[in-house]
Amino acid sequence: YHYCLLTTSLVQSGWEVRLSNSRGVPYFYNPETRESMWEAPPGLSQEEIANLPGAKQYLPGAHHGANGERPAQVRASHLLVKHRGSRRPSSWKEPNITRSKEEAIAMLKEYASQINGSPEKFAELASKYSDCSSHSHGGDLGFFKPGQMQKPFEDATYALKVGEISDVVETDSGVHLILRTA
Ligand SMILES: Cn1nc(-c2ccccc2)cc1C(=O)N[C@H](Cc1nc2ccccc2[nH]1)C(=O)O
Repeated sequence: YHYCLLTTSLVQSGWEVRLSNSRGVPYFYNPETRESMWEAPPGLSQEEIANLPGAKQYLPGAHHGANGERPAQVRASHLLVKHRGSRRPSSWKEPNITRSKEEAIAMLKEYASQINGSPEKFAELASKYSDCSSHSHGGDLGFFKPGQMQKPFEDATYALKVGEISDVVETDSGVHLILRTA
């Protein structure tokens, strides 16, 4: 009976948890009503919130280890496309980068569809197209700890399972695809 109540309220609520690309933090979105909010919608119990689609992947505590903290270190590769608003609009590939952020995002989405979830393809395209000097290592950044990378990049990496590739993630450096490798 209770299970039935829980499922009906979830069905009625229609809420889901997503990751804000620009801020690298979770938010609540209801595709039926098109409402979105940074905090959990009122009226949902903690248990209902924890069972929303996307909650396990994106809500804090979801990716914290048993002791409630983030794993000491993670490893990731990335494909960075810089734009004219990037902190350093220059790279090995292009000394003076003038493309718009929108154009950079469109390029990244095209790469994402070519990569289509393949780690091998990710490394190949990162080597060719990433505006980060890590391109020479297939985009591999090595291991890093909390506090070492720009926050949206760190949060997006920790929200990924090992082997998963992110959506478009924005930092001051530009726009990224991230593959978590450890
Ligand atoms: C953080 N990092 N590691 C490398 C690296 C790692 C392994 C081998 C060679 C270079 C390059 C960088 C770096 O900051 N590169 C910047 C671009 C950039 N900005 C980033 C922000 C977050 C994560 C990675 C990022 N890479 C640049 O080349 O302009």
